[in-house]
Order: sequence, then structure tokens, then C-alpha cells
Amino acid sequence: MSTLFAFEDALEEIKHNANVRVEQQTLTLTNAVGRILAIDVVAGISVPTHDNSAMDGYALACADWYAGKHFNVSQRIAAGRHPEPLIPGTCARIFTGANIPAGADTVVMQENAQPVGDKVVFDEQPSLADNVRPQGQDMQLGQTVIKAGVKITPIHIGLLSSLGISEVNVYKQLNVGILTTGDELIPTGTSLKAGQIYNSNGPMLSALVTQAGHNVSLCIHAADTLEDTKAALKTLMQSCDVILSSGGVSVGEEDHVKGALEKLGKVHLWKIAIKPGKPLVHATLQGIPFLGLPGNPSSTLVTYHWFARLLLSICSGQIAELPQSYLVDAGFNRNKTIQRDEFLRVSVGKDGLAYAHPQQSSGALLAASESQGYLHVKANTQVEYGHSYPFYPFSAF
Ligand SMILES: Nc1nc2c(c(=O)[nH]1)N[C@H]1C(S)=C(S)[C@@H](COP(=O)(O)OP(=O)(O)OC[C@H]3O[C@@H](n4cnc5c(N)ncnc54)[C@H](O)[C@@H]3O)O[C@H]1N2
Ligand code: MOO
Repeated sequence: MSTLFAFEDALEEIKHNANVRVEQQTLTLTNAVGRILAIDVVAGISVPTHDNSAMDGYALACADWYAGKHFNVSQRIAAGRHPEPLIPGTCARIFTGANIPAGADTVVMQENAQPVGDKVVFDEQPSLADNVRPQGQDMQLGQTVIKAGVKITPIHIGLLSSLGISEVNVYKQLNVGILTTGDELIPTGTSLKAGQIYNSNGPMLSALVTQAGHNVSLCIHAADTLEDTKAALKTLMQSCDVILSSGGVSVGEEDHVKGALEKLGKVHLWKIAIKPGKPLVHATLQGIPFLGLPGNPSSTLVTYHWFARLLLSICSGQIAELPQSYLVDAGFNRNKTIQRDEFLRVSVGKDGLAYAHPQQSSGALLAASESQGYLHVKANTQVEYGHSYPFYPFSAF
């Protein structure tokens, strides 16, 4: 056990060996959602550009009000019109989004105004700046509104549009290569023979990588030989920015990934004190970051979520952030402790407590699909009913 990397140390080591591996490009906003911003966006205007009305009503100078005053309505200001300065002592009919005229500082909503002939009376004393949205309330000229390294969301598209921006500098998509290993594996769509299983990690990894916004540029399956594994890696190295693999990283003589890595590059770490996912291997192959995920499907999932996701984020130019957890009380006891950090597949019940799926084998994937996330139980720690542990919903990854 002493040779296993601690979970946090492994995260640090992978961060240490990762760097941005993609160039920049300019995209129109319509194509930019989901891409990584390459340069900070600084507001070139204030939003809103002028003080404007939050209500349909009347604009006035607050100091002009006294009980029973009959205000003349000296102009009508619709949104999009440039107002004249307010004639002192009068008010202006104004509509939501219209600019406040010079000389006015307050808006009374029309429900609180009594028309009296061609004049208007405001029964309640207004407060200064009522219903006025000040210039720059949302964004100030010169303010950094989105930082480089942020993944562009639909909210950002709205924000950028309100600044009048139609193009952004983003990073090109990361080209990710995927290697699967194992002589027992066959692709879906073919019939199983004795001893065979379907390759599920390849499609799952492709889907995870694609969902994260990267490009799966090449998928190769290698036979369980050192030569075939080396040949597959060499092919992937020709065109991929980062390489992930599944299986073949344990200690058996059928496991050739680590051996091939040692021949072709530098191995930085092997074996982490986590369950599932212990035999993860991390290397660099002629500058190309590589992560070898263990083949058991839940081990592949867990190590993708914690390590591959982080590596791909950094290499694609994204700000490296670990997923957000929140504390949830356990709804069960577990006296057994292990010397590895454990990521139990759990669901949170209506009572707010976390319940472990009864099937925690790293070979079982249905348990993950029936769960909502991971409960992180630190090494050598029991789980006690009612005690809180960090919960990471799958949506956080
Ligand atoms: N003597 C020891 N044996 C094992 C150890 C150990 O420490 N000493 N560690 C175990 C742990 S923990 C794990 S995790 C696995 C990881 O092994 P590998 O990464 O070498 O994976 P494989 O042996 O190639 O496969 C494991 C398992 O997963 C299935 N698999 C592999 N690839 C796929 C795929 N693409 N799709 C679906 N299923 C896949 C494979 O058939 C095996 O059942 O090692 C333990 N052994
Ligand atoms: O560390 Mo392994 O993933 O338990 O089977």
C-alpha cells in the first residue's frame, strides 16, 4: 500500500504535467457555445448605456413632489427614443426600458398615478431613484465580464450579445485519442463467442469526451501484446493532443500498457489509493499527456471523472477546477475501512440522506447508472449514519 499515490497527490501530479495543447480561433457567437474562451472579455460599453425606466409610468424630479401637486405631462418617451430634457416642475410619460430624461431622477409606476384631466397626481411620496435602472447597473465599461478559460454557456452568449459582441476568441477543440485493450473485447453489433464481452469502455469514453466538448479524433483497439499496444500508441501519437486508454494497466502478464509507455515515454505515476480505479497510470509520450484508466467499467468511469476530465480541461485551455461537492449525511453505517479513498455510488433519498447502491463492484456499471453521484469516503474512515461526507453529483463532472 505504501507505493500507492494519495488521491490529492495524483491530482497535483496530473495538473503539473498538463498544459494547453490547442491553438486559438475566432468564432461567431452562434458557434461558440460550449467552447473555451481564450482571451478575457472586457466590456466596451456600459449596460445599460443610460439610466432607464424599470416600469411603465411617469418620470419626475423627486424633489418636485408635494402632496396634491398636479403635474403637467410635458413629453412622452417610448423605449428607443432619445428624450428631451425634462421641463422643470413637470413629469414625462415613460415606458419600461426608455431612457430617463435629463432633469428627472425617479419613476412612479402608472398604477400609483391618478390622471386628473390632462395632468397627473401622485398620491404617495416617491423615493429618490425609485424604478430607475442606473447606467452600468448590469456591466460597467472596462469591466472584465468573462475570464479566459471559461466554457461559454448560453448565459454568456446573452451577455456577449448585450455588449454588442458578435465574435469571440476561443481555443480550438482538443483532439483526444482513445485506446482500448483486451483480447476478450468485441465491438457491439457482433455476436458473442465464449469468453468474449462487448467493448463498453470505448463507447463510454467517447461519449464522456464528446460531452465535455472535446473531439474524439481516433479510437483504436489493441490486442493484449506489447507490440500491438506500442504500435497503437505510436499511431495515436501522430495526431492526438491527449491520449486516454482503458484496461491493461494492472500487474498481470496480459497487461501491456505500462510496459509500452515505459518504452515510448515517461511514466509519472502508477497506482493510486482509490477504489475503484487503483491501477491508473499517467505518462507523457513525446510531450503528449497520457492517462491509462483501469478496465473495470466503474473504475474507468471514476478515473475518467476525477483524472481524465481534469487533464482534458487543462489541455483544452479551461480553468482547472475540481467538481463542486456538498456535504450529505449518510443514511447507512459501514464499519469496514480500507486504506484507499472510496467513491461510493450513492443516491440521495427524499429524506436528504445518502444511500449506497448495494452493488459496489468495480466491474458493475448498472449501479452507477442507477445512482446520482459519488460519496467520497476518505481512506481508513468508517461510514456512520448521520455523519456528513462530500457528495459529488454526476452532473458536477
Ligand atoms: N493481482 C492483481 N490483480 C488485479 C489488481 C491487483 O492489484 N493485483 N488490481 C485489480 C484492480 S483494482 C483493477 S481496477 C483491475 C484493472 O485491471 P486492468 O486495467 O489491467 O484492466 P483489464 O485487466 O484489462 O480489465 C479489467 C476488467 O475490465 C474489463 N474490461 C477491460 N476493458 C474493457 C472495455 N473496453 N469494455 C468493457 N470491459 C472492459 C475486462 O474484461 C476485465 O474484466 O485489475 C485488478 N486485478
Ligand atoms: O481499484 Mo479496482 O477499480 O477496485 O477494480
